[in-house]
Amino acid sequence: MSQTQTEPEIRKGLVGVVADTTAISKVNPETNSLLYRGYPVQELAARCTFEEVAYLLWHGELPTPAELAALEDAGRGQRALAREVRAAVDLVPTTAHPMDVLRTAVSVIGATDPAVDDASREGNLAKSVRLLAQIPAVVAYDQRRRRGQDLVEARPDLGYVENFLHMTFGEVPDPVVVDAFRVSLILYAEHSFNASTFTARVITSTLSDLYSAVVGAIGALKGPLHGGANEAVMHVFDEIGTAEDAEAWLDTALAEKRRIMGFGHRVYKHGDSRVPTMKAALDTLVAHYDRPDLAALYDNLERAMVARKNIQPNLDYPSGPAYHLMGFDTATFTPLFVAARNTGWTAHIMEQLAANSLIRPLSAYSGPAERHLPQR
Ligand SMILES: CC(=O)SCCNC(=O)CCNC(=O)[C@H](O)C(C)(C)COP(=O)(O)OP(=O)(O)OC[C@H]1O[C@@H](n2cnc3c(N)ncnc32)[C@H](O)[C@@H]1OP(=O)(O)O
Ligand SMILES: O=C([O-])CC(=O)C(=O)O
Repeated sequence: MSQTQTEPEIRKGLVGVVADTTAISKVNPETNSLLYRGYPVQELAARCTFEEVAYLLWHGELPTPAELAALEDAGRGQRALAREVRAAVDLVPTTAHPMDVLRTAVSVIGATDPAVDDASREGNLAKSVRLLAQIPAVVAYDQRRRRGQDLVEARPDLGYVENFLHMTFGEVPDPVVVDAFRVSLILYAEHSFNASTFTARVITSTLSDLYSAVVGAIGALKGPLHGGANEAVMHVFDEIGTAEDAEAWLDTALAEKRRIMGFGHRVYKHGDSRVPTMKAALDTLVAHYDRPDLAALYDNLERAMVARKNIQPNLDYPSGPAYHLMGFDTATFTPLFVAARNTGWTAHIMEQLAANSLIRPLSAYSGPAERHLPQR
């Protein structure tokens, strides 16, 4: 670069870059708060069903009783695993990660939708409801087949959360468990321009279809720096063993320059707004399953991490052990995140389309100066 040219400012990882506006959620690190369409997520988690929150994210307002009933009815009719989707899941070996299975299944759900290219708002709302209803069937069936268990048919008489758990475990668990699961889905539903949502928006900005954007978002969420961390937290707990070993384990891990999964956040630097609500849900599960040992390990690792690095836990830290106590396999945790975040992704896909501009940043070239092939 010549002396007269100014260096372009590069924000690696797009740190601090405001890429667009969104009316869907507001993450405020100063006040550790998170609003969905203006409502504090804690209030939604305390008082709403997951479907009400999905409706809020998609439409901007909470549903009237009639609107909610219409959404519930539309979803109930699509809860069974479609034949082609089941066949696609069965083709993927159980050695594959469940996120790879889910990514494949969503791709087939899209490929078998005759209206795949209907990008109208109504068309995309219908696809969003379809995914809302179908993803639990995929996640539940995949966990069951890995355990050598048969598929459990959907029950249209159950609520969304109860049916999800019924299809996974063959029964509806205690209301304490159902409620903790509902809370986790609401907390995971939406979080502005996180990496997977931004991926969905980039794909949408090319005028590709909604399913393609969700497939890409699943790929982004799989990584351990993003959604894959809830699963990684459980591996850390397994590696540590007991609460008494947490501090020594952490010192070794930090000395080895390891990233401690479930801690830290790109936006929140003083704690994640969702953690207290999810920790309260975890506490109810710890009491229900009588697992003070798990709570002690959780507390000791958090205390040591804050003391050593002053880095706070993120939502994946309480969610991992909560899903473990509910009985999910560790590899199923990130697909559960997908089931929730699908609502936020699809809301962003519709928002992006409503005021689209192709997302295409610039790069500063750092390769060799112009050169030419030798004469032959
Ligand atoms: C739902 C979600 O997706 S929430 C995120 C889930 N991801 C995780 O839990 C994975 C673990 N956490 C991390 O890797 C990071 O905190 C991230 C990727 C989430 C955010 O990272 P960034 O904002 O990019 O922070 P950055 O990577 O610049 O880290 C700043 C400093 O804190 C350290 N740090 C941040 N998080 C951690 C962590 N979990 N363990 C150890 N050190 C950490 C970094 O090593 C770095 O230290 P340095 O300045 O000495 O090099
Ligand atoms: O916002 C982020 O970068 C990651 C996160 O917490 C989320 O997606 O829920």
